[in-house]
Amino acid sequence: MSDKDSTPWLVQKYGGTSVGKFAVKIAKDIVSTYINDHKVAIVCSARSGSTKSHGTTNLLLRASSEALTRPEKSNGTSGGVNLLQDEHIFAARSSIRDPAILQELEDEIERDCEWLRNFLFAAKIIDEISLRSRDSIVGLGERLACKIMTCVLKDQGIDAEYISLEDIVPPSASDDLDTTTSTLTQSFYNHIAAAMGDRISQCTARVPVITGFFGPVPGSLLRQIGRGYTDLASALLAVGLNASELQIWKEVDGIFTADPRKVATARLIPVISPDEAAELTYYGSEVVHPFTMEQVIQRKIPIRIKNVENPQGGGTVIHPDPELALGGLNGVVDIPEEPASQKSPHDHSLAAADEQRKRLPTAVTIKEKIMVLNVNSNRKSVSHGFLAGIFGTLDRFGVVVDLISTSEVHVSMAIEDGLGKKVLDQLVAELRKSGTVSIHRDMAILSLVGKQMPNMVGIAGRMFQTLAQGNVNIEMISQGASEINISCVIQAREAVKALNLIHLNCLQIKPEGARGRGQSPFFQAKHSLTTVIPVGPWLF
Ligand SMILES: Nc1ncnc2c1ncn2[C@@H]1O[C@H](COP(=O)(O)OP(=O)(O)O)[C@@H](O)[C@H]1O
Ligand SMILES: N[C@@H](CC(=O)OP(=O)(O)O)C(=O)O
Repeated sequence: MSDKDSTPWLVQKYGGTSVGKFAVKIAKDIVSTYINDHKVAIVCSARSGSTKSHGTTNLLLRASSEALTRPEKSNGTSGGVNLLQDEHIFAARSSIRDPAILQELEDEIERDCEWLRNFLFAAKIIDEISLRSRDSIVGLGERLACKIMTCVLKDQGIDAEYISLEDIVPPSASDDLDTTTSTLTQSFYNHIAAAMGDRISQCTARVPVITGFFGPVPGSLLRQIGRGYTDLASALLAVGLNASELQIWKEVDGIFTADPRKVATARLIPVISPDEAAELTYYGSEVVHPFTMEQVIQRKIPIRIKNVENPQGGGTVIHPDPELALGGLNGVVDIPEEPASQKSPHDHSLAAADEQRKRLPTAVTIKEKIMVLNVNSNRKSVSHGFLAGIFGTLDRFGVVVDLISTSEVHVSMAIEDGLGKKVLDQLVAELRKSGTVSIHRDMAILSLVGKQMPNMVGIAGRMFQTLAQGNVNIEMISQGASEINISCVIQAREAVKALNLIHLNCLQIKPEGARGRGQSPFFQAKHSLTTVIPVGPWLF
């Protein structure tokens, strides 16, 4: 690049499994290509092995809780830290060739792990780990991952600089917690984005490798943002640098019409609106952290989800204006449109499929580990305080309601089934003050999402008819005011079957010849529904 200063920034975020498995590939095949035409800033998560549940962040969280629960003489805590140290040293040795770079990195890893041992030892002595301390412990995962990634880049001949964001939040930021909602204010996010932008824009020659951990934030990073906070860090950085694009690199090609690991015929969605992507992430397709979209999209910066194992793929673009994105505007990788005269019959059938796609919902998703709480008012007359009492209780227990369905005297709520037994018992005891309470566990939320759905007459009927014919029992139904999402709660054991049935009947593009003349795909599907659904037994 001749004039690097005027080149816009490109922010790339790499998830835990990507840095864990493909650090060398990221440096060699991805970063080395993009730096030719862009100023690249890299944000990394803590390393994971095959899955996030076996990753560094989980190991750190376990070590922090074991520091308090393990008996005095047990070496349980240091056992966890030793494992962490061994894994990172092994990762360093298997990806770095230069002995000098490797030695320096190994020393760093040992120093960081010693810091953790001392921290946990101190916590054991005072018998307390505050939320702030837990945040700091978790932040070590990103520090280690970024140190390894920086050395891998240097080892591949790319000049890189490690940057920690753990002190980016000023102490005065405690005022940035909205006292009525206990959530972080937009002015907090604006402030952090600007501070990140200032710090990173100084590294024009080197590739900055930035920790996705940016705590401790007021009220705790883990509590305010939750797991997956590195997506938000990359979004704030993209805003602060006014980046041309935020790329989130994962192990899937992008956002699909359903989880590709559960539905074999799921299709990649080339462009999706932020609202749809947000609904999908809230309801189980956790491809991007929900807070990410809001920050980036309000600045009109597109987000592209890409696959580390398939860097040539176009991925999925989350774009404030999906039609513009299809024309290739604003994005880093254009999606070119061919002139009509050069199109083959095959292209025409592709165009027909594209037309059909526009008249279908966008995707179906499933959120597992759900329980349903039913509360039946015990008052004989209507009580205006009934709902207020229930929501007040949920708020005190910090319980987030995923779906709700109400009548004047009855409330059904789907919540995440993650509360400990003691807390759940206390919650139920409190709710009993409002009425009789019943709990249904092992449930899942099934959501059909699409921005076109408000104009689709009959889509809800089709969804529920499909489930009925597949013998899937529905526990509760909910459709949000935006109408871009129709959700229901079903038994968890039916989730994959239901996902496949809905995908087959509400999202599958039928071959051109399979549709009758002058009839909409809905008319066709309505009349073919009984034949489309095969009869069990189900093999899902
Ligand atoms: N609609 C969807 N489209 C793409 N992936 C989905 C969808 N729903 C669920 N998923 C799952 O989300 C996961 C995201 O990718 P992964 O690379 O594993 O995440 P991370 O980078 O956070 O470790 C995949 O395991 C995929 O199966
Ligand atoms: N390491 C953190 C933060 C994160 O963002 O992870 P990932 O990018 O792998 O979802 C976690 O496990 O939650």
